[in-house]
Amino acid sequence: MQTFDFQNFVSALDTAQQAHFEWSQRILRCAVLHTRPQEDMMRTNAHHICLFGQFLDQHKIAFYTINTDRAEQLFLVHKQMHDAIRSIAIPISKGKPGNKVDLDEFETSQAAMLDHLAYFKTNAIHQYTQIDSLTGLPLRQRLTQDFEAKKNRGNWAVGLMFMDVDHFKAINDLYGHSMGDRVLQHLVKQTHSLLEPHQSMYRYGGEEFVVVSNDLVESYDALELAEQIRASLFNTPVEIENGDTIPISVTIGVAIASEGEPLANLIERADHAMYLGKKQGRNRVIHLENLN
Ligand SMILES: Nc1nc2c(ncn2[C@@H]2O[C@H](COP(=O)(O)OP(=O)(O)OP(=O)(O)O)[C@@H](O)[C@H]2O)c(=O)[nH]1
Repeated sequence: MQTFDFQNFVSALDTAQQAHFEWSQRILRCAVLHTRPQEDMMRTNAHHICLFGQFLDQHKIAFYTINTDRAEQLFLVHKQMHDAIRSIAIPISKGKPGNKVDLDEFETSQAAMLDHLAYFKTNAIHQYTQIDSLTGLPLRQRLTQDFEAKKNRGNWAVGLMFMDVDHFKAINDLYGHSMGDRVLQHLVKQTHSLLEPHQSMYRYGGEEFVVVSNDLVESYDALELAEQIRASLFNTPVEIENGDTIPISVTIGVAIASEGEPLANLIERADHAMYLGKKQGRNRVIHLENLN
């Protein structure tokens, strides 16, 4: 499950970027007013002690997760920018003009840094708009992207489970919407605990979820997993404050992709199987090919 908080990352990035501009303004003031740069600007580790550098250090993993090459370049150009500031500051501190090479270096590294930051920000925004804030699950668009990326790999056997909570409206009506939310969070946590790395879960719509099992050895494996999910949810009702429990049941339709089958078609088949499961009484797993 995606747990990294990209939304927080973007807001921290904005604050850090502002701090970076303030640092640049300090050197500009020194140059214009012929004042001595402060001690911190002259330190060789200025790129670690400035607020922006601290932000980079604290969010190293996030930067590397998004793009390793770009992360390395960002860290490098940030250091180069501070080195250039120091070189500019040395003659200024002696009452002499700075030199053009250092100024060019400062401008080039700053422009590269802003370019990298724009990339990271766009990417992080893109990530969090594809994540469901209630459950932390990727949303439907991500399912499409992941499916397309894997489809082109060839030799890919995939099973898709379309899961819908039974009588969820009644849970909301009986216990309130926020308890309904808790039920969904519980369902996701419980289901997720059963998944292996080659299996992913998505929030498809309100109380509809999709589980994709990649690299199936046999189609039976997808059915078995769906049955495990159903049983596990049925056996772990949500506990509420007064000691009562809210029972959860789900109906799951399973479809195994045929070679080159478009995602929309696969979903339609799994959804149809789920719909038949609802008609047959809910709390069950249906695989279309088993019906005839
Ligand atoms: N609490 C909560 N409710 C939601 C959320 N998303 C959708 N719902 C509710 O889920 C309910 C789905 O109801 P229905 O589509 O009628 O289905 P159902 O009651 O589960 O009945 P069956 O699917 O036929 O078993 C609606 O009342 C929605 O308001 C959510 O994020 N949180």
